[in-house]
Amino acid sequence: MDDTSTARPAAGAVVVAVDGPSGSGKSSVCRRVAAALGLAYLDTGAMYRAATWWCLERGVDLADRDAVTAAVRAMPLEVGLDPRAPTFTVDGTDVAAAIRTTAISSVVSQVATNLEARADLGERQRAVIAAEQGPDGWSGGRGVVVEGRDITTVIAPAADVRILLTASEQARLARRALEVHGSADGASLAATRDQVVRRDAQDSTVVDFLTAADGVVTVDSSDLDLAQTVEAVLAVVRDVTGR
Ligand SMILES: Nc1ncnc2c1ncn2[C@@H]1O[C@H](COP(=O)(O)OP(=O)(O)O)[C@@H](O)[C@H]1O
Ligand SMILES: Nc1ccn([C@H]2C[C@H](O)[C@@H](COP(=O)(O)OP(=O)(O)O)O2)c(=O)n1
Repeated sequence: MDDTSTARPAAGAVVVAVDGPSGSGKSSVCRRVAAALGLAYLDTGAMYRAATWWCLERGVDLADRDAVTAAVRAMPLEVGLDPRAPTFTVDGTDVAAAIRTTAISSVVSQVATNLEARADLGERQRAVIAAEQGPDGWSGGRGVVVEGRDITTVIAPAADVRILLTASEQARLARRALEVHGSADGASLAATRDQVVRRDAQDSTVVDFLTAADGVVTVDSSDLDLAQTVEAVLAVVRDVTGR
């Protein structure tokens, strides 16, 4: 028995799907939830970011939808699923830092609104989930927490746990401003608005991550700190799975 076994689900491989808008806390909360439960962790937004990085690296015009589709299909992406140290490598290059830059954030929606690119990345996401879940009735799978915009609705609608993580626009802007600019003063909030509000509006044209679909539990983190939000999500997992 290894030292994390007591934190793992008793049997079976749980799939936890989490969607929500930018700055609602998906990445920071899901990493902690996955680590607490001994599950793998997949940040699908990082896959869209990596695809965007790859297109730019290859000199692809993001407005050329066919060229973007072809580049995304050919992208040699490797994803590491350890929630304590997730990794994203494209063609041998560690892109973890490069995909978080404002240069990527400001154009990633052009890839995320390309339906063929979505289909390709969606297949890769389903393959990761299937591998982490294991076959029906098999209890050896590790299980996985997957977060993004369409996980509860399109990618894993049959997930054991489906959560919409929300927060008020004001809270999300303040969090992102603090993260990117180190302060939530007026200028920082204004500079962050494009990253959060405009991008969510653009992304919402292809997927709905602002309202909870049937069977999806909403967790509103507006008035919760990070630790409280992690606890609220763990409570939903416990309620739904008994784990
Ligand atoms: N409940 C919370 N309370 C306060 N800050 C939070 C909370 N959840 C996340 N944050 C912070 O807000 C920022 C954005 O969170 P992040 O996890 O990147 O959101 P998302 O993945 O939904 O875009 C991070 O700096 C994170 O530490
Ligand atoms: N399943 C997903 C995940 C992300 N996206 C899009 C939406 C965002 O503009 C980009 C990047 O997502 P990411 O979760 O990293 O964005 P934030 O950092 O939370 O603002 O990808 C998507 O369309 N579908």
